[in-house]
Amino acid sequence: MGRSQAIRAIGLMSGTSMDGIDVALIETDGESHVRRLGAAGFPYDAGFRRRLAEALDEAKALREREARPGSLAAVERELTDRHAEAVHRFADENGLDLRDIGVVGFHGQTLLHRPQEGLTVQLGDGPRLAEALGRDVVFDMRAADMRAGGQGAPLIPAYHAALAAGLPDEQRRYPIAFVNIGGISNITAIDGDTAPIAFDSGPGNALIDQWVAREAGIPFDQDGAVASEGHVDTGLAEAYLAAPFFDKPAPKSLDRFDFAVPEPGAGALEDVARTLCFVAAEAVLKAAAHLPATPKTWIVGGGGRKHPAIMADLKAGAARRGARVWLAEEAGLDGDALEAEAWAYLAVRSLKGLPLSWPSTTGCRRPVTGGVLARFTPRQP
Ligand SMILES: Nc1ncnc2c1ncn2[C@@H]1O[C@H](COP(=O)(O)OP(=O)(O)OP(=O)(O)O)[C@@H](O)[C@H]1O
Ligand SMILES: CC(=O)N[C@H]1[C@@H]2OC[C@@H](O2)[C@@H](O)[C@@H]1O[C@H](C)C(=O)O
Repeated sequence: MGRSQAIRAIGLMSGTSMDGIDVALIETDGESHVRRLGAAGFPYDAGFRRRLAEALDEAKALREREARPGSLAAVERELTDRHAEAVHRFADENGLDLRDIGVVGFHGQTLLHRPQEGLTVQLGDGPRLAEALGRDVVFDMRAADMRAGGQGAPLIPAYHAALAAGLPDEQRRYPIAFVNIGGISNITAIDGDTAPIAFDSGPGNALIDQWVAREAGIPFDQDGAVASEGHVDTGLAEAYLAAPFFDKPAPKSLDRFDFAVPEPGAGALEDVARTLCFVAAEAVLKAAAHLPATPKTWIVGGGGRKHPAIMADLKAGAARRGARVWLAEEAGLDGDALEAEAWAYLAVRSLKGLPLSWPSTTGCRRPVTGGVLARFTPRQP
């Protein structure tokens, strides 16, 4: 593939919230050219969410990234087939011919992430997806970074850097911080000049989701209905925010289980939910304080941007630091699709052998490319 040639790429993300598959279509050369062409979310049913949660539990004992003991092999097949189905539905709904797609970037589902042990495991069978879609698939994009001494995450900064250059004038005020509040949150700082600086900032929605699921039997705190009735418990918030993670210098990345959900009886349902929102916002603010230059513009994506309490705390904290917070949509982006778009973009970079990560984003020893290419080979008649 030539350096300036743009192709159409589909990206697929199943994030730490395990709520479903995000599909996005972009046209890109893997460098400065990015045209966003549509996206959709395909939620998992409760049964599959439960099987994924059980798989994450089973995976805690894994020592090798290729091993698929117990239910893991079957869950991986099902996950892969659900991704294929999501792409076919996306194509049907958008009148898209898959033969026009140059590559599919497939994140899969992170089962466990232990950078200190050099271990990151994503479920997702690239060759099986390539076969089901009749397209080339780039998958397993975190491993090469880890082999080069990196954290294996976050990888979205390469895409943030490409987006920053095309932001409307009102938001293109450097330094710019992109914040993703998903199950876990991460931050990317871009100064318009040097490689992005990035790291995971802390727990995002994962603790709130787990708390309301266990205490109220609901999958997440929709529109902040629970937290809006509560008050921040400063003792509980301080206990979370005293974790050594927050003072640790970058590079750093998190596993979904690095922060534990409060014990039953930690407080009233609403107060604990409200406190966990405060913790999610404060984690991002603390992260920004670690950056070499204070960002002027913050652009927020991920499901956490739909939680009014998280956003209120984040906006208040950023304003105290002279910064302005924008929803991704206010900057002309789709905050639900950023990660899936990033996986499409990274797949194209992988085809071109361009770096997916830098020492300043994951701590890798040198800029590294990554991903494994599963080629679709049509059967001979
Ligand atoms: N309307 C809403 N109100 C409140 N919270 C919401 C709303 N919609 C989504 N969320 C939160 O966002 C979460 C999903 O966010 P997202 O899809 O960005 O996470 P993810 O991509 O799975 O995580 P990660 O980025 O860590 O991989 C839900 O689990 C929920 O907590
Ligand atoms: C190991 C893993 O899957 N990490 C995810 C997770 O979800 C958010 C944060 O933790 C980030 O580090 C990463 O995802 C994003 C998309 C990334 O790699 O950039």
